[in-house]
Parts: sequence; structure tokens; C-alpha cells
Amino acid sequence: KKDVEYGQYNGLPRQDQAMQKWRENRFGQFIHWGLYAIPGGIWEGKTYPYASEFLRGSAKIATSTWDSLIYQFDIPKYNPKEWAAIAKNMGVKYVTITTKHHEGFCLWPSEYTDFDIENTPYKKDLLREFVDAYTAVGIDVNFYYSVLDWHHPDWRYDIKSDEDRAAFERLKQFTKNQLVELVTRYPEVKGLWFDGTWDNSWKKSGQFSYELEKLLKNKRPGLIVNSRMRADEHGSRHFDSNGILMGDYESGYERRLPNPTDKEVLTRDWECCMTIPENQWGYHKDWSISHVKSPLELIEMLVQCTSQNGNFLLNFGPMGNGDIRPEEREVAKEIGEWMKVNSEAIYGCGPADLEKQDWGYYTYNEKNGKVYMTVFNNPVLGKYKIRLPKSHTLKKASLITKQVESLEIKQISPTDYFIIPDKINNKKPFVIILEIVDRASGKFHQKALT
Ligand SMILES: C[C@@H]1N[C@@H](C(=O)NCc2ccccc2)[C@H](O)[C@@H]1O
Repeated sequence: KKDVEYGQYNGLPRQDQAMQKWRENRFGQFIHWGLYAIPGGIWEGKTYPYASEFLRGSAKIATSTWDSLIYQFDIPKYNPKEWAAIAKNMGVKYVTITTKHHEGFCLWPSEYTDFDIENTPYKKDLLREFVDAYTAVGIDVNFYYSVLDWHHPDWRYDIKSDEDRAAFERLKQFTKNQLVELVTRYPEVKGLWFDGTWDNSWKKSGQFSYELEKLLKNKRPGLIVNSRMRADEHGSRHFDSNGILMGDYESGYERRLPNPTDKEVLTRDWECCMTIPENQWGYHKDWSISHVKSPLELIEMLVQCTSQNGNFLLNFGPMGNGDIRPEEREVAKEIGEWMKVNSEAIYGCGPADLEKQDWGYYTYNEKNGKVYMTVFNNPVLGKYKIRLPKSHTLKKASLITKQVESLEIKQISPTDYFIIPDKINNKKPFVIILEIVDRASGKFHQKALT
């Protein structure tokens, strides 16, 4: 065991009200919006297929040229009330917006830099309008903040000299000032999503990030921070040098999910953040350059995350003029239609600790004791197999749509059952609600006491 002084300092998983709400939310909207949305991946007529928020680097644009994009950020179509309505209709319970991405441009009027919304033609505090619009429709608001700051002269990738050290001390003070400013100006904020913390300079700042987490949580009791914020004093990130998770939930699943049968992730809170194209967080004008995930692919990811105790954060990249692109409006509409019928299997749900079957995923709501089967694959066999511990029996199976009162069940062994499809419209993913009884207690399915 290594001696770790600046690692995890509160017990996990957190069971306070704020964290329980974060967990029950399950489905969130990520928003990447900044100066990068103006060129949208195209520079001097050339399309750069790399992630559009890195265009500055991929097109080798001088910082001064890039930074002058600020004078074009007039966002005539910005309509946070419409954004919030789209998000509400999609069925998200929380939103995480980039207050400052790696480019260093701040969406709020910060007193610690001029590279912010105040010095654009728009001038107004768009973050305040955003927070108010989403809060008004009951969506929890979180802030993404990139420690990595390409605009700030004191950013250092590593600390190799006294000059580096002095500069990075100024950068850390700037970072602390901006974060205190964010949680103070916008007290509605529920959580902070840190990014840009992979470089050696931050890995050498373990004590600083430990004390920063404590400071921010003192300023905003209940605040939730992701594991990506933290390194311990030995440079270990996300998990400290003894493998203990830091922050309040694990944020390593970026554009990837765990194996559907991975049981290790069930032991902690985690979140997967996902792009609709293969790899575009900021707005890119040309989505034909990569696979664009369908609403059904995205719904399956949401259900899988829920089945394994994770949250799913789906990314939108608003356009440079503040509008939401048609493809994203369509995704929000189709996911929303599915959620209107099936969200009972998502909100407040988590793992069912039942053996996963090929037809899809189990989720479980410990408040009502119901187990939900969300079916993505229709078995050629024609029947949906369920395997329970010997101590349990399957009492009832019904469609969440209540088209039929209950479905026919056939027990085929002490542990195995077939659910016989009848009048099931299985052209789209659908949900079957199971009532499982523990023979001994006569109660519904009980979560394993670990
Ligand atoms: C959540 C995502 N994290 C950012 C990211 O991938 N940064 C990695 C990166 C940072 C700097 C140069 C290349 C790649 C993306 O831009 C998104 O914000």
C-alpha cells in the first residue's frame, strides 16, 4: 500500500441527496460550444476531419488568428429557451455545458480574462441565460471546465524549470479564481466536469487539485466533481496510487462503453460521454466524413449504461450562429419519443444483478422492486430467455405499453424461463416489466446485499 495524503477524502459511493439525484437522472445532454463552432472544421476552404474543437491545431492556425474569431461570435440564433425545450423533449434530466474549452474562450463574463463573452458582439452573459432556461424546465445544470488552456500564457505542459513553475503557479491561481467565480455567480450549478488534466503539469499538482476540490465543495455544498479533476500527489489520475477512485464518479468512458458483462463497473458511479458522429464534440459543418450514430444506437448505449450503474451524457455541438443543427434536432426528437414510452426503465434505475441475456439489458428500480427487460435483439428462437437464481421465481411479465395485460411465461428448468412473445411490436426496442419474487421472503427481486 502506498502512502497517499491527497487522494479520495469522502466515502464513496456518496449517498447524499445531491448524488442520489445525479444517479437517478441517468441521462444527460453534453453541450460543446465555443469559437470552434464558427469555422466548424473548415479553414480556408479545406475540410479537416479531426475533431472540430481542435481545428486550431489541425489547421496550424496562429493563436492571434484563432483568437480573433471572438469578433465573429454574435450568435444571432442563440435561443437558450429553445435549447432547453429540445433537451426536455429528448428526456434528459441534466446538462453539462463547456464554460471554457481548451481554446480558453469563456462563455461567461469572467473578471480574470478578457477572452470571454463580454468581448464579443453578443456581449451578454449567455451562461446566465442558459442556466436560467434549463433550470426553468427542471433540468440540472453542470459546468464543463478545461484546465488545459491554449490561450493563457502561463499554461505549461510540464514543469521543467523555475520559470515553468512560476508560470504554472499563476495558471493554477487563475484556474482557482475562475472556478470559485463560476460556483459563486451560478449557485444553481450541481456539478463540475473537469477536462484537460492529462498533462504532467497537472499530474504534478495533486495537492492543489485535492485542496481545490475541498474549497469548491465548501463554497457549494453537495457539489459533484468527476474523477478527471484529480491526480494524487504521486501523479496517479482518476484512481489514486492505491486504486481508490477520486472525485465523486468515474469519468473515463469517453466515446466508449464498458463490456456489457463487466461487473467491476457496477461497484461505483460512472458516466459515459458520447458523440453522435464518430469523433466531433464541437460543431463540424460536414458530418459525412464519419459514421453518425442513429437514435437507436444511442438509445442502446443509454440502456446499457443504466444496466451497469452508469450515466449517459450525449453530446450536442451548437452552430456558430447559436442554432441547433437539423440532424441533432432529429436525434433529440426520436430519442424523446422512445423515452416518452420507456423512461420508467431508465430514470431511478440501475443494475438488476441478473445474468445478461442476448436479447438486451436488465435494469432495476429498487423503489418499486420492478425489473425491466429492454429488448434490442429478437431471438431467432422466438422466445426471450430469463435465468434467475434458484431462490427466485418469475411471477409476471407485462409490456410497459400495456398492450396486453401479461405475457405467457414457460418455466423450462429450476432457473430458466421463456417469455413467449405475443402481440409484441418488436420493430423498435421495447420494454417488458418483470415481477420476480424471492420464494423465501415473498418480496420482489431484492438487490444483492453486498
Ligand atoms: C470530452 C472531450 N475531451 C476533449 C479531448 O478529447 N481532449 C483530448 C485532446 C486534447 C488536446 C489535443 C488532442 C486531444 C474533447 O475535445 C471533448 O471536450
